[in-house]
Amino acid sequence: MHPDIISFRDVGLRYGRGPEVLSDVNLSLPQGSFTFLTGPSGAGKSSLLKLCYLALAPSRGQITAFGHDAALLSNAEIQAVRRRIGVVLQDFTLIDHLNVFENVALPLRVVGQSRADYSQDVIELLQWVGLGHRLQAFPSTLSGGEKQRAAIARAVIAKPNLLIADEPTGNVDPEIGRRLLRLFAEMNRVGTTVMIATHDIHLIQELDARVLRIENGRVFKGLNITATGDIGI
Ligand SMILES: Nc1ncnc2c1ncn2[C@@H]1O[C@H](COP(=O)(O)OP(=O)(O)OP(=O)(O)O)[C@@H](O)[C@H]1O
Repeated sequence: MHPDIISFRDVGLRYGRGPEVLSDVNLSLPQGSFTFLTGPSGAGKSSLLKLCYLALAPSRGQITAFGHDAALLSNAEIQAVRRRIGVVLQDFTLIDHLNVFENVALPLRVVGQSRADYSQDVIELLQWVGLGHRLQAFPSTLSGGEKQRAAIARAVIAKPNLLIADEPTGNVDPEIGRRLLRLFAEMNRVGTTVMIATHDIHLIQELDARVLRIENGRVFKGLNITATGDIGI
């Protein structure tokens, strides 16, 4: 049996008194699945990922995370759910006074691992994402693409149950983009459920994964391939 890691039932989201940006969303992320989330700019991809991370609460409907109704969780329980999720959002959220190595090691430190236990893993992962030469650098000195890769390394280092990434290859060259995709695919192979928001059709076509697309606030399955063969996202 594959229980759902996250499921949405009739979810709607509005910001303040604005219009609903997501409406009647019903979806599930089965354990072990790999899902791409796509749709035009402003469609609501980041908003949907934030709902999955319980960083936003829906205006209506129900979100279930790891079997719990999110609306009924205490703050401490929400933190416990989030510790099972590796997340790469648009605003990177690296900690300014920690260097790259320390930022990436943080999820392991908070669960009590010692530096001797994790040091090699952190270094190898940073080498894999092309930051082997930037271990001691502080976030303020990194380029946008370097920050993004450090955030990705931090999101995956503790082998989370769920990985959520918002445009993870948006700032990197195609070769690094393919490497990152291989990293996500490998994590998925060993059990992590993955959800990636992207505009990048080439990325989506590299893997035989589920695709969800957001259009006009609603979530549909699959890419919208028109009769002419164009991909209408
Ligand atoms: N904090 C906020 N307050 C008010 N409106 C917001 C907020 N965040 C997002 N929105 C609005 O919600 C809608 C969806 O935005 P969202 O960032 O989720 O889209 P997106 O598909 O991720 O876009 P992009 O591909 O450009 O990153 C947009 O109309 C946006 O203006």
